[in-house]
Amino acid sequence: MPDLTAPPPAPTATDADPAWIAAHPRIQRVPNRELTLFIQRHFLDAEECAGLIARIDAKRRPSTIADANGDGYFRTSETCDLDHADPFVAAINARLDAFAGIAAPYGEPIQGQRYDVGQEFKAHTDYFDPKGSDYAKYCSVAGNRTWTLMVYLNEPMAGGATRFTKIGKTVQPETGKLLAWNNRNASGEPNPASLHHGMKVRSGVKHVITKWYRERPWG
Ligand SMILES: O=C(O)CCC(=O)C(=O)O
Ligand SMILES: [Fe+2]
Repeated sequence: MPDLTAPPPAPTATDADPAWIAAHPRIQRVPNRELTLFIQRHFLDAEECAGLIARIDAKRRPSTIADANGDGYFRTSETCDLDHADPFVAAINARLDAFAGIAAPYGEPIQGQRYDVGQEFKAHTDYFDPKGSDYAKYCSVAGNRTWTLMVYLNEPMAGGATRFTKIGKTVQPETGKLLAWNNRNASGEPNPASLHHGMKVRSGVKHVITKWYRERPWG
């Protein structure tokens, strides 16, 4: 008899297969030729989201960006590096890896992001600009970012949507909703159509987790 309670085997692939993700139960694929973007509602339950929010609020620091562009208001949120020695965080990390189908060493540690009223992350890409001055600093070991997984942990009363500006798609925060997109195009180059804006929270507070995968092992 197979042990139906055993966790699924950890993935071993180095990259995600969109066709395989598209076959996940309850998955939605945003129809667009420029960007591979998936949405899965209720990826995390309310209790899991609350556990992550408490950890983010306990350890937050001002968010940073690569390739400083002179705009001191480009990313005004706060960030938390979640502690993967915490079994609760490790279990959620394993679920993200299982969703993506990517082996754990290719993933950066999960970050939390917190946006208060008026805070945002202006339109940006998650990949690092290969021509940017910070490229070697962030990418010489693990290479560039490949996939982004992001989960909304709550719903601000107003604002805080994620707008994919090039493809004209806006996603509303919803507790437990996961977004997953490929930051590269079909030929494996950085994809400018992945440009997205974490829009200003107008009322309430917004928390998300972000999980980025790399071309080569992170650690
Ligand atoms: O908060 C959002 O909606 C987007 C967050 C984001 O794009 C990021 O952290 O890279
Ligand atoms: Fe982003």
